[in-house]
Amino acid sequence: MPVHVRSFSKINLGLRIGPTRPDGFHGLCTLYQTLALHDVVTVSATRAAETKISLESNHPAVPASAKNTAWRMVLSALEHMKVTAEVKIHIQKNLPIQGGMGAGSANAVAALLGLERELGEALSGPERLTLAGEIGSDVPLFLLGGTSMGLSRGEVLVPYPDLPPTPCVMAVPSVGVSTPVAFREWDRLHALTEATGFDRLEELSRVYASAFTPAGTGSSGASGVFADKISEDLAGNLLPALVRTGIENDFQEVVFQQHPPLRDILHALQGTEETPVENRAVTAMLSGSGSSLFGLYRTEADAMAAQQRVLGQGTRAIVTSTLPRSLYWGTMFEEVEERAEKAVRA
Ligand SMILES: C[C@](O)(CO)[C@H](O)COP(=O)(O)OP(=O)(O)OC[C@H]1O[C@@H](n2ccc(N)nc2=O)[C@H](O)[C@@H]1O
Ligand SMILES: Nc1ncnc2c1ncn2[C@@H]1O[C@H](COP(=O)(O)OP(=O)(O)OP(=O)(O)O)[C@@H](O)[C@H]1O
Repeated sequence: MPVHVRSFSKINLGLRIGPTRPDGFHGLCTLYQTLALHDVVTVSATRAAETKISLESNHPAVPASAKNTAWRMVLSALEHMKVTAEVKIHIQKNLPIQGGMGAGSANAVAALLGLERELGEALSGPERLTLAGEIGSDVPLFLLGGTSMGLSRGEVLVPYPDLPPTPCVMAVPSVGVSTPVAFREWDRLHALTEATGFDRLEELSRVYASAFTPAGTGSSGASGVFADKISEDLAGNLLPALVRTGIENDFQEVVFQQHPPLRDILHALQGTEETPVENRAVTAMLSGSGSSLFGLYRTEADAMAAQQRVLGQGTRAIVTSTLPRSLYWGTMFEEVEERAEKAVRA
């Protein structure tokens, strides 16, 4: 029976790029946040004398070959499980390609989890994370979900307390941005100007950590009630606390230079002069290396108003929500009954 897996997306609540490492990757520090917006990856697998993988998608730009992240992940997982199987993967692509939402990376994790369910075999947690990091720097975050800090080249993760589900608008411009090209452009701009050292990354990691520390708790209480109160207060105040830290995405500098209209989209997400201050975005910025941009809002009504502003500029805009870790795992598998219900309704 094929397994249907929701392949969620991510945004970056800030990102700093560090120096190029000997392996050619850049050190970075970022805060990943998963979103409810998703592709659907369907996997069917049966044990066979030799491994045979096939892949289809509704989107012509999704590679139907061993170049696909989902294909690569399945092949690598089978080798580690020491299992040979015939595997069919279908990717229903709803998310943008080269959008900076980690869509291809998430497809790899969804395919792995679907494969494990189909075969009744599971890799260990650390094994999964190792394989994921080999597929791409953004892949491991989808084995955690929720809010997590990414270090090293993005694949080393520190899970963070969750933000409450927050209304989000994704603006999806028609241009795509190639991640390696954006990194190269960053290098070109900064080679002759300032030293982009590892200390900038360490500084940001401290800033992130401090946003998760409740203010005014000099005298710590050992009681559980006190701890619960702190986590409640934190959950409500986390996003404003993060925003107060002045988080930014380094990629904006290079990507806005290459694609100036993205600046106007950012302004539409933030809110214009006519937008009352309390209805403007809590924060808005480019996600990853773009080209998608996001805005986070206090209410769904504010998000819908922002969607209209972006649509008014002729850019695709989708209202969604941030997805805490519990919901990420709780809603990942689209159960068979749910699909049957949908089919009856259709
Ligand atoms: C920009 C982000 O989306 C932020 O979340 C990620 O850093 C990109 O992650 P990703 O798409 O999984 O990237 P990978 O597939 O690992 O790398 C693609 C290419 O981007 C460049 N790259 C990527 C990550 C990194 N920390 N430094 C880099 O220089 C390298 O040229 C690499 O060959
Ligand atoms: N499963 C996949 N879905 C979409 N593109 C894929 C997939 N596997 C490989 N690719 C290739 O990877 C490239 C970038 O894919 P993707 O859509 O994940 O970019 P992205 O959203 O910018 O990712 P990231 O946020 O990780 O930088 C595409 O140009 C495509 O050729």
